[in-house]
Amino acid sequence: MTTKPPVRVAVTGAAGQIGYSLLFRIASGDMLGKDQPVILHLLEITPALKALNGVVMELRDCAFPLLADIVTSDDPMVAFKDVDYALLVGAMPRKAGMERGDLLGANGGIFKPQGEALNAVASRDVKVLVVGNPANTNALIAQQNAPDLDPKQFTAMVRLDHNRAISQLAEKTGKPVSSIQNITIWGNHSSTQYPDLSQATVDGQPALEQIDREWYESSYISTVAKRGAAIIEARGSSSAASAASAAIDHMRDWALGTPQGQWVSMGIPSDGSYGVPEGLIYGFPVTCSGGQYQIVQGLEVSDFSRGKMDATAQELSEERDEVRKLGLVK
Ligand SMILES: NC(=O)c1ccc[n+]([C@@H]2O[C@H](COP(=O)([O-])OP(=O)(O)OC[C@H]3O[C@@H](n4cnc5c(N)ncnc54)[C@H](O)[C@@H]3O)[C@@H](O)[C@H]2O)c1
Ligand SMILES: O=C(O)C[C@H](O)C(=O)O
Repeated sequence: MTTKPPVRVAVTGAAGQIGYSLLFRIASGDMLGKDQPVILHLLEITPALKALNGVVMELRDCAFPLLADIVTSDDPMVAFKDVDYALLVGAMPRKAGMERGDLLGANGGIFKPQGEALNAVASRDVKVLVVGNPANTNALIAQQNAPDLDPKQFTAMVRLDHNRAISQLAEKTGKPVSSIQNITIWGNHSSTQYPDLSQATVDGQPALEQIDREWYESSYISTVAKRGAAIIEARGSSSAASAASAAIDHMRDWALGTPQGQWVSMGIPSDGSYGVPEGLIYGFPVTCSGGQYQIVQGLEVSDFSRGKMDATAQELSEERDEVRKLGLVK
């Protein structure tokens, strides 16, 4: 028997593909712990409410002991009322041949009203994760439209890239994923992202001493950065279960903390660390404790890394300029 009071977790796009993998894991305690009851707040557009009702029926049929209640709505002012966590997933996914930036106009309009609604009715401590693409700039839009919340409460998901980076390195070295630590995804959740192995270790030894530099520079980085497109090509639709799993990882680590001596990658507002323009929502290496994240400081940045980190920052600056022109951010 659990005695903790329930927390409220909003998920948007709850009847979509990612939602279908995500909700059951949140309700079973994978995200916030096996002793933490949750009330799910599910937001969908009006035409999807019938399908959402089917998902709710299935959630109830699981008889999850931790699932205290479910709220559904097509109104963000209802769905976000008093929520402690908000996973903003609902958006149009890209199709084969598109870059995530192509979705800026289509999806940007979703995140302004959602930011405003979070500002108006969510818990003052709400932790927000944006999954819907282009995730970093959508997070910026939501954040900029929620002036009464701390900007640090808005984050974007680069954890799927982080997990992909671990898995690709594990495969190459023939070592288990659990032997790999301290990979960083710098920058945008896009093909300009920089999966950085310069600090990574495999079995406690430097990763770059265990692989060929040529493979790292010419194959590994682009395989990780273009994995989303490869999945769309293979599956005919964008990644869903792995995206949901990464969202669980991101929120769990933020809420409950990262393991001692290890870091993860989160898209967070830049404070100017590592020369990244302030305010951009940019992937950084972070540790989390007590429900807060901190950027890992003092890492050495080579010229190779500098070039890649600047290129992805440049893309994010251009995305910010574009959504400024659309009146979505200041
Ligand atoms: N950051 C990442 O690593 C990552 C990974 C995978 C997918 N994604 C992105 O996540 C998003 C969702 O992907 P999916 O495969 O679940 O898509 P999907 O089309 O299956 O589901 C999206 C759902 O969002 C709903 N929706 C649309 N507008 C909404 C709004 N204003 N409010 C609430 N709900 C709304 C739709 O009705 C739909 O049910 C896409 O933008 C996709 O590109 C991001
Ligand atoms: O690539 C996409 O458009 C979907 C998602 O962002 C992914 O990385 O799988």
